[in-house]
Amino acid sequence: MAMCSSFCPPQVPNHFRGTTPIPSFLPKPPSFKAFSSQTATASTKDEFPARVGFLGLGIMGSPMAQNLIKSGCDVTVWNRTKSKCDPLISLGAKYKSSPEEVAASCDVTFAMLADPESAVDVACGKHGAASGIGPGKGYVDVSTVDGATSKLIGEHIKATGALFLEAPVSGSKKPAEDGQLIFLTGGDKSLYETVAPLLDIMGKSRFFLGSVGNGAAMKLVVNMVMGSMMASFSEGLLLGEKVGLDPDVIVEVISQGAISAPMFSMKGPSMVKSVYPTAFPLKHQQKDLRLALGLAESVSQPTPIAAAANELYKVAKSHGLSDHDFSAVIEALKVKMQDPPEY
Ligand SMILES: NC(=O)C1=CN([C@@H]2O[C@H](COP(=O)(O)OP(=O)(O)OC[C@H]3O[C@@H](n4cnc5c(N)ncnc54)[C@H](OP(=O)(O)O)[C@@H]3O)[C@@H](O)[C@H]2O)C=CC1
Ligand SMILES: O=CCCC(=O)O
Repeated sequence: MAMCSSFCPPQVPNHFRGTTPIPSFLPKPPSFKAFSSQTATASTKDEFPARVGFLGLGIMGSPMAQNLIKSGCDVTVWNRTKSKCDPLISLGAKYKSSPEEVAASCDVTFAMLADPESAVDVACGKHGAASGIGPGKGYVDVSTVDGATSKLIGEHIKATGALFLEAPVSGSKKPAEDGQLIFLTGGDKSLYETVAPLLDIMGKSRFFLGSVGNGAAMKLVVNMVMGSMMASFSEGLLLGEKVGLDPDVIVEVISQGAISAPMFSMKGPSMVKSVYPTAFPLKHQQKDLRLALGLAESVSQPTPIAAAANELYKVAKSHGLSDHDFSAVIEALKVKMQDPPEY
């Protein structure tokens, strides 16, 4: 893989968390090396891939690619809707008209797509990345997908002789803008090491979790908890309001106690105003709950709370809230029955 000898980012934080114990609820295949005590080594300018591709410039992909460009990387972009490439081209990015061409012209290609279907299509479909990639190159899928999808993409990429890493992220629009994402990776360790300096531009920490599928599983566990938390928070706000409590005070009380979470403090005040500026689209949260429930099903793990939360997000989607922030799930609890059935 070609490396750039003329590029060095202003700061390369090193936040690899190496000491956390392996969660007992995750399966541990033989190659599983989650949270190994190995600490990522500081990056040097000689370690940077020379040409970086970025496929998928939505809420997350755009700021991630932007941070790479602003750090001096030679970035080539592609997006299904071409107009979303324009701001990045203005910042200095190159443009190619297909994932195939991006992968063919870059050393490492990142992909940040909506869901399993689009991730597979962009990687393995006609003029997909797998058609242009090959030995000496790498493909890093940072989309949130299930393990089976990740493995399928990985197989297609590796069949060409290229390396594959899944690297879904924790953190939303603002952390993406601020380069504060958390990467949850699995796959080729050598590719992980090669792209570590790039992950450090876009994120504040990174975990190498072993084989492909473990990164996806970690991401789905985290987002399953998040979706349930938001649904429960919504119920609490509405219950409190209905019995006469000031919802702003509820948010404040929660933010000071044991169940405080940045998510409640950040989203609570706008939820009280019934405003849902989109950072994490509700349709993606429901997708993640659906995928997490599939994961749970595959190992016969009961997840009744997540299953109930998933139903609430489905109701919210049916009310046209798919593209609102996932905090709009509270609206699903406000819906009044027009004509209650008579029993
Ligand atoms: N937003 C967030 O807070 C976070 C999101 N994620 C995950 O990251 C991924 C992207 O999320 P986000 O950026 O918010 O989503 P967006 O909906 O903003 O962007 C989705 C991207 O996927 C592309 N896309 C969708 N369908 C297709 C298709 N069939 N073929 C090609 N491209 C397609 C879109 O292209 P186009 O512009 O043409 O529509 C766009 O580039 C998702 O998997 C999400 O779950 C992870 C962490 C946080
Ligand atoms: O997948 C979305 C995650 C959003 C977040 O971590 O805040």
